[in-house]
Order: sequence, then C-alpha cells, then structure tokens
Amino acid sequence: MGLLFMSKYCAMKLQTDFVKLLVCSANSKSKLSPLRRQLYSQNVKPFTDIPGPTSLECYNHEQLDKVGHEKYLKYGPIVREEVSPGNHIVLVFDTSDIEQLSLSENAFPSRRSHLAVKKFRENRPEIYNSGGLLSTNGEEWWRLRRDFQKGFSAPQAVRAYLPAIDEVIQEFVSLQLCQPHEDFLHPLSRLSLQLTCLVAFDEKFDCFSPQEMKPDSRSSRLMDAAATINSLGFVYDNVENLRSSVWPKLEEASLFLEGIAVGFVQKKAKVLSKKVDNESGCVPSLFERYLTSPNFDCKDVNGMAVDLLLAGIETVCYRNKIWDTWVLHFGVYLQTSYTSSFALYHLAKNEEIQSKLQLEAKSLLQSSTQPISGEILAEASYARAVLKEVFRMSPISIGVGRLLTKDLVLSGFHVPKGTNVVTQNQVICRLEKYFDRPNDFLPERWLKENAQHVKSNPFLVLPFGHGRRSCIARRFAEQQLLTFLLRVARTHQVSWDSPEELGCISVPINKPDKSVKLRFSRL
Ligand code: HEM
Repeated sequence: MGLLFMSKYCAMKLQTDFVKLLVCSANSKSKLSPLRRQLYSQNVKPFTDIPGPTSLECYNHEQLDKVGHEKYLKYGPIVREEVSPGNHIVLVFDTSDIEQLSLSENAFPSRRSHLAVKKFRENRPEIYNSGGLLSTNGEEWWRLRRDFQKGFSAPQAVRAYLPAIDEVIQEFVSLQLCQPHEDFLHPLSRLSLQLTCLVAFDEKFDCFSPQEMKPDSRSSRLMDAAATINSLGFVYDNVENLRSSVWPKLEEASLFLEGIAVGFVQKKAKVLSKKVDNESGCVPSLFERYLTSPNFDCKDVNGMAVDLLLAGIETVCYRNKIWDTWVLHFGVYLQTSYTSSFALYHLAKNEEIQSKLQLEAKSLLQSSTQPISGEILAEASYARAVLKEVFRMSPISIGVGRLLTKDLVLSGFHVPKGTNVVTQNQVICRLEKYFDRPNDFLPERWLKENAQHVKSNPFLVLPFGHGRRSCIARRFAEQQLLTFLLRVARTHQVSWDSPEELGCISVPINKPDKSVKLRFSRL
C-alpha cells in the first residue's frame, strides 16, 4: 500500500526551498527552468499554504470515501494533511491534477509500501533477491516488472488461460450458487485462491473439497496467513510503536506462506528439469515461463510466487480495530472477490439491468455449457459496461498513490518531489460535476451507442491505477470477472437478501461492509 509520508522537517525545508526558488527566479529570470518559470509567472502558492486539517483530526478510518468527500467540501480540490504526527500527505480531487500526476511519471513510478514484506525478505537472502514487485522502487522494481509482466499482461498469454478459468468458474456456478451461504464473500474468496493457483502454478487446489473446507486445511491456513500479512503488514508499515509487537505474528504467517509458494516453485522446477521442450503441448503456466526465463533466477521467482499468493487471496472476515493512525493506501491486495461481490449486489438491486445482462449472456452462449471464448468476451459489451460501472461506484481502492519523482504544480500549489500524493477517484466518481445521477447504477452511460452515453474524462475511473506501475494482473482480473458475470447471468437470477444496503469499509482496501447476503435462483 502506498503510504507515502512526508516529515515535518521536510515540509519546513521545502517551504524554505520554495522561498529560495522564487527569490532565485526573480534574480535570474532568463535562466529559469520550466517549473521555476511556471512558479514565477503564475504566482504559484507554496506547499504549506495547501488547505487542510492543521492537526491530526479524529477520522473514521474505515470510511475513506466519506471522509474524503467531507474534506473535499471543506477544503476544496487539493488537501494537505498530517496523517500521523509528522507525516503529511496530499489528496487531489481534480482530474487535471490526476492527469498531470500521471503524465509526470518517470520510468520508475514509486510508492511507499510493504515495508514489512521488504524487511522479511531482506532477512532471508538465501530465498529472495529483493523486496519484490510490491515493496521495491527504482531500477530493481523495473528489472522485475519488465519481464514478469510479459506473462501477465500480454493479451495472448492471458487469453490462453481462458478455457481453464472458464471451467473452474462454470463448476463454481453450478455447485456453489445452489447452496446457502451466510456470506457469499467466503466462497468467492476460495474461488479467487483456486484461480490464482491454477494460472500461476498449474496447481489444482481443490478449495471446495470437504477436506480443504476444514479450518486447519492447507487452503484455510493459507488464507489466514495472507490475512495476517495484509492486515498486520499494514500496521507495521504505519504505526511505528506497534512494529515490534506485530512482527512475530507477521513473521510466522510470512514463513507459512513462503513455505507453500516456494514449495510450488521447487515442484515446478523439478518437473521442468525432467521435461523435454513442452512435451505435453499444454499452455505453460506463468511459473513455467518465469523459471525458464534467462532474466530471472530462482530467488526472483520465489518473490513473485509469494507476491501472487498475497495478491490473489482475500482477507476473509478480518476486521481490524487497531488503526489509531489515519493512513492512506494505494491498494495492492486487491482481489476479484470484492469486485464480484459488489457487481452481484448492484445487479441484484437493479433488476432491469440484470435482465439486460441475462439477455446478452443468452445471446452469446447458446447453451449454459458452451465454452466462453475470447471472441465471446470481446462481444460482451453490456457485461463490460456493467463492470466499468461497478468500478465507478464500488472501486476497491480510493485512488492511486505516488511518491512524486519531481516537483509539480497541482491546483496552483507547489508540491515538491518526494511528496506522497493520493488521487481521490472514488470520491470524484460520485460527484455530479463529473457524472449525471452519480449515485445510480447505470451501465448505459458507458455504451457509446446509447443516448445516456457521455464521454467522460479518462482520469476519473482508474480501478487498476495508471501508467507503468498499474496493476500487473489487470487483464487477468478483467477476463475472470467478465467470465464470472456471463456465467452467473446465463443461468441464475440473483437477489439481495437483506434490508440493509451494501457499502464498503476501507481495511485498508475497500471491502463489503457487511456479510454479502445474496440469494440465487435458476432461470
Ligand atoms: C479487481 C481486481 C483488481 C484490481 C481492481 C486491482 C487494482 C490494482 C491497483 C489499483 C494497483 C496499484 C496500481 C498503481 O499504483 O497504479 C495494483 C497493483 C498490483 N496488483 Fe492488482 N488489482 C486487482 C487484482 C489483482 C490480482 C488478482 C493480482 C495477482 C494475482 C494483482 C496483483 C497486483 C500486483 C503484483 C500489483 C503491484 C504492481 C507493481 O507495483 O508493479 N492484482 N492492482
């Protein structure tokens, strides 16, 4: 999570630097750099003048969208605040600022996150080369990202997994939707784990077998370990005085998860060492590709294996009350299960829209068992619009966090290099300024041929972040979510089985704020 803080000392120094900058600008106008020229000519206001709470206010940390909206109304489109003593952060609500932030990125966009993961790996140089994708910035991050993303992001590579993903989802729909579930997030989380293991490791983790459903099974313990690392890692990163007390539990959970991930890697390496050139003719798994890549060694692959297990697993039912510091995240532990939950909820609450999706599913899939192909997904324009509207109304992350790699002028204020800036997309996606009827679920607004379509600013809905550092698994996640929506809509009607609305809590990513009470009936 990009918790990118700035110290008081830094803020003071920057103010002094800013004054120096203006003085210098005034003295030698002809030699001004573009930024200085801009500061000088546009009368840019100093960093410390950015409005915001003067001291740490008592906020509801679990409602980042609501408190963000309140700050927007109170202070305007840019807010500077002290999130914990000495730590400052800048929130931006204006699309031109978000655009500028995106355009200003250099080759290595940076975030401050996953300090605990980094420390754990640094202590184990025999297993890892570095902190991995999540916690590393700079050239080392790009060395990993450049080659890892080939398997993850190339459209053909992603498409190759569609038959296997579709098969698992089809089985899930036919076996799980007819059973009563107290909270539908639980089976969705197991589905997420199953799909991650399948794609990444070729492992058929039968997450729904009676054996695996037991609390002490491998999959249950794996999910618990990921929950601990996600939640306590967040505390470790942000609440300094709790670091030593949470470390032992963090270390224990990290060792467990590492044992499984590294076990997968070793098993795969063993099989590969005996295998003659793709003799099975099957699509190689991601880890088959990584292990045979000349650009990685085994320790790089170990790191990626752990990262994927962490990112692919849901933090089931974990609600932590220990945040006593207001913190911001950029969101990495984002799982398709939250988005699936929100999507089903919105469909259940909007029957007309659900019927349209069912019609599309029926017209694309002649029978409920017809395999979903790439062509079918490409034609599923209504399902895509539904998904985009889900991301507008119920994104998993409040926005995108970046450590500025150069000075910027945002909303007329100087924001210096090194500042932690977090965009507030979730908040602005609900503003009338940007969308008609912002609180209504209207997929039609995304359909070009529809009368309700209005071209919107491309920096408003950014569920996977932006630029080089955006979600490495975006295509995988979208493919999985579309397949899931079509499969459910082809055979089932979903309804919401609670008098209450489903909202979100930020822990630190946005998850459903209550049990996901869904009921399914066969069409
Ligand atoms: C609905 C599903 C998902 C959403 C909305 C989502 C969203 C995001 C966002 C917003 C970021 C930060 C981007 C930025 O800073 O610009 C991110 C990063 C990341 N995501 Fe996802 N994600 C999803 C699913 C997944 C899955 C299933 C995996 C892995 C199996 C994954 C792995 C990662 C990784 C490893 C990063 C860090 C990339 C880097 O720093 O280079 N994500 N994701």
